[in-house]
Amino acid sequence: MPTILGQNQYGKAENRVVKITRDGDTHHIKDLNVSVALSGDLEDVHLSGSNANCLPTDTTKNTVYAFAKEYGIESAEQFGIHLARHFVTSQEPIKQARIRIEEYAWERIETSEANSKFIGSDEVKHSFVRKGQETRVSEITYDGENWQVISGLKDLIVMNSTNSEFWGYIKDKYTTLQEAYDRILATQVSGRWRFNWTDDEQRMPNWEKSYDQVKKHMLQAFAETYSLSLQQTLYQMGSRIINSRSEIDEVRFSLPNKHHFLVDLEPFGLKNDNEVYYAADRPYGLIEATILRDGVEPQIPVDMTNL
Ligand SMILES: O=c1[nH]c(=O)c2[nH]c(=O)[nH]c2[nH]1
Repeated sequence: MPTILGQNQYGKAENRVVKITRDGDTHHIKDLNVSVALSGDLEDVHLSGSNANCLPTDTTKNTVYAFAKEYGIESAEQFGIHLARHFVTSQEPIKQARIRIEEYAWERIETSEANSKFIGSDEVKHSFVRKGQETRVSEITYDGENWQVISGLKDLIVMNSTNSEFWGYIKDKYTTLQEAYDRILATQVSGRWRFNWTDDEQRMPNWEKSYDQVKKHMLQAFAETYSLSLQQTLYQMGSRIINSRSEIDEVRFSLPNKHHFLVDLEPFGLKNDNEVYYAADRPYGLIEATILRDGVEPQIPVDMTNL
């Protein structure tokens, strides 16, 4: 039975590119998910197996990262226009390019009063929280006598574009990781905290105010910690909460290490001066720990996924 080739397009989808622009101490982030779809004289590629008209999808990916360095990312629209024009004008068989871009917005983390005096600003210039609300969670248990209240949040995404190192770790014959003296530290916070309130209705905490304050302290500790590991940052976040909120005795965090790998731009004759990163989604390191007020027994379950 004769068949015909209908509409067709191809390209690399979901190129996660993070561009950090360093204006002295003040860093700016552009975080995009770029999908390239090309079409044109591609019948032969499908019908005869000749790839003479095929620009590899791998090349379209490299172009996204190289353009982030060469032209910067002023806006998603400007970046998309650059890419689309490039594919159509540089490759004769390519007649149409469709660039779809999702942009993830970030805002700066406001610093604590103490640190603000120290750094002379209300904002940490390299610490960001991704826009879009986290999900707030809680679990309330009552046995007729005592209450247990655990609150928390998930999907709160934060990033430090500097002040993070990781080195001095064990190296065995399977270790290939290079030591890092200035890396991006990013995580999607899942946290739970347990209140020490159990019974007296008169002395119930102000749950709304408590949540806002816990979140604020957690973010400030993330932003203000010069990190030698995500484990160390986690501990700082937890202890900042315990030390500043007397109503809370226990905090548990599950922090995926959202790896950002520097893209090798050397093959394109470009120097990547800690600017263009590939944001990997998996696999990821998963760092989990409980921080307790001294003398308190842990009660938050180790596995918080169903909490
Ligand atoms: O902060 C980190 N902690 C680790 O345990 C670890 N392991 C790894 O490969 N990278 C990192 N980063």
